[in-house]
Amino acid sequence: MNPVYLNLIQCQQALDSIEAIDYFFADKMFQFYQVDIDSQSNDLQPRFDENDYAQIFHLFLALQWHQRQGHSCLPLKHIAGITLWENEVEQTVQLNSSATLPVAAPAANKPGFLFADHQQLTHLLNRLIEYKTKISTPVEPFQQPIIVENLLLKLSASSDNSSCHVTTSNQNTHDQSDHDITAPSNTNTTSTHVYLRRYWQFENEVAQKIKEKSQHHPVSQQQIQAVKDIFTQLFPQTQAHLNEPDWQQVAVANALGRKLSIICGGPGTGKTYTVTRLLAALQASSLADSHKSNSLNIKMAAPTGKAAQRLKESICGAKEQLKAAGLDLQILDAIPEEASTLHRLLGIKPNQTMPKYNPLNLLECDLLLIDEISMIDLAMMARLLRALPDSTRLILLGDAQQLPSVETGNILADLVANYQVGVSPKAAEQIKQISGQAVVINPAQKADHISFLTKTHRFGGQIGEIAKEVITANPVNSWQRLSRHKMTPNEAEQLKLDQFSDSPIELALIEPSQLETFINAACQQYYLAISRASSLKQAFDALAKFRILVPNRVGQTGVEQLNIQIEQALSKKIANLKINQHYAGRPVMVTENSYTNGLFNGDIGLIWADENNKLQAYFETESGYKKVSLARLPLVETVYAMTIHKTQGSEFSQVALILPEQTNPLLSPELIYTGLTRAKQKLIILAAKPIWYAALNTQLNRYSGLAHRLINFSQGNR
Ligand SMILES: Nc1ncnc2c1ncn2[C@@H]1O[C@H](COP(=O)(O)OP(=O)(O)OP(=O)(O)O)[C@@H](O)[C@H]1O
Repeated sequence: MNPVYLNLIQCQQALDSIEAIDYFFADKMFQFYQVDIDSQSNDLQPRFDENDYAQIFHLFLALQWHQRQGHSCLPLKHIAGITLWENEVEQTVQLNSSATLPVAAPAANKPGFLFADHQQLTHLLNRLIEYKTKISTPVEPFQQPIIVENLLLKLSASSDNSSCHVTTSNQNTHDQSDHDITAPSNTNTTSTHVYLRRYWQFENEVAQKIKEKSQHHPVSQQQIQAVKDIFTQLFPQTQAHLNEPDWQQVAVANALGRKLSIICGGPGTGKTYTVTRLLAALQASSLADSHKSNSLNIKMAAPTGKAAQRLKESICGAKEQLKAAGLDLQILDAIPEEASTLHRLLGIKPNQTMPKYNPLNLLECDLLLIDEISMIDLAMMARLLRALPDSTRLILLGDAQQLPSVETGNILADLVANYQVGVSPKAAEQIKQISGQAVVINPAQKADHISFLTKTHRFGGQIGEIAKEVITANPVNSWQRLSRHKMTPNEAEQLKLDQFSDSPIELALIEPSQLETFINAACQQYYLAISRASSLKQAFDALAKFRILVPNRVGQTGVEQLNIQIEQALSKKIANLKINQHYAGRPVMVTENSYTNGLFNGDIGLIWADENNKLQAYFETESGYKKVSLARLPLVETVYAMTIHKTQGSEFSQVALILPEQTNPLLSPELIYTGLTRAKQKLIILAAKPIWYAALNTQLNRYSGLAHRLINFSQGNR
């Protein structure tokens, strides 16, 4: 029997934003532990009281609720002493005939729940776990679904994250007494994290494997010489400026002898350019290895089909450049031109818990390159690392400043969180020897396997600059930059998008009040061209040219409403267009996985008439267009406008980013950064200043213990 609520509805009436999954999870967990609570014997004092029941139930609720937001754990400090899930409805009070002011309602609409303080919560959880291990139906510690872990953070005087050292206490610590929870000292603090066992295990596995792979192995002089011999072909020009080394060259020279390399950078900073050169360098070094002298078996993958396709295209483009530079064809031919999705790489099938490739059936490759790492969730990362032989090199590419994966975890940001400026003396020597680049030495550097690329090679300047201002949460400068490109009401009314498209200007700011006019102009300028294309290829090209991106699904500027508005505008020009129904030129996004059709949630296709004038759905694949009959098509929705979350791994020539009229919890610098960096050439923003400021002043946090574990491991490593 639930100790607090009669049922889900009653729970939702008291707590805001609770979903059925949260309630039923908490209920199940409570049942698991309640057996013992009910049968508490008198010698196990103090007994749990009503208030304890309520705290425990809401703790379970909070754990699942945070998990649903993508956190891999729940640090108690984020709920201790805080009322969660409260919703006060604003009431308006008539002051006089011309003014109204919002005031808080006297009684909260949803009161939420007030959690006890940190010490009480920790104590309660540890008692609960202890009861379960000791009385009536005891379970072994490893059978406990919940893990309570204390992370002892030793912060340096600067309290800088990058220089904090963390020790992890034993799992399931029952006795908190020797930990100072409140940590009065400014150099020590303990943080209690609550995990579901599954995610705790994933974090530990990932940290352990990353630690093993990040060791440096000696490189022979022969191998170094082989890379030196081709270095000027790999990098005909140096990008070094004054005191800045050429970080692309540094990344390649530094990666030799490492089982793990992580190359991070914003869009267009040359990650693929660099990694193709790295693959060439590694092939040259392998061919020169006196023990093997054969080429490496390389595999490439990305989290989505679109990202895999882009990786493949970029690698092929970069190989062409190297061919033109005269690089040995034996080396070039050993760099693959195929990339698959991670699901395909690991052989993940629906309704099968174990992927085809797993610890008992390891992947066969010497080197695995994965792009768009920020999109990978914790569970997938753990599965991937489990399936990799110890000897396989792993190269990870991504932009650590993008939104984390939709699922649990914050993989890339955690993997690079402990990076410090400079390289270890040993790495500096290798870099200098191969590339001639001099890099700042930092004897404390524990993450030599990480390289950051910062110079943008793609954007003319404005999109790259505003992206930097957004991700460093600088609303003032970014808004000033936008304001300099504001379309005057007159221009906005006429919305000379064609002139904007042809001009060298990259940015435009449009008043949100012009939304309807903008939609009509966008239909005229971009979307009509899809239906009017003379071939399927032309229609796909028109589709890739422009996309409207928004943070939300619902609301006036949510994708659902905008897509209806766009189809309404198009229906004036396209005969037989019915809203939300199929017509030639309708762009659609798959919203469920269909393994039989090889289509996955997020795949984008076009409805188009075949040679018999029959409407079919088409999807771009690595080997041409895949045709799917409408009868077999899984659930789809129209996709002229899409959420920013769904665009990760995709790019468009031109992007219009439309922000909502009200602030909402989704808005953050990371979300806006991800949205605007999808634009390759032009970026139009429809936003009001207060919303822009509010979004950039919001901090996006993903709770996780992975970065802490990695510090702990790397300390042990040295
Ligand atoms: N050092 C360089 N010299 C000349 N051109 C470069 C250099 N670095 C990158 N480029 C060019 O800049 C463009 C962007 O590079 P690349 O595609 O490698 O970036 P990226 O970081 O992988 O981008 P994305 O995040 O979009 O995948 C490419 O056309 C590439 O050829």
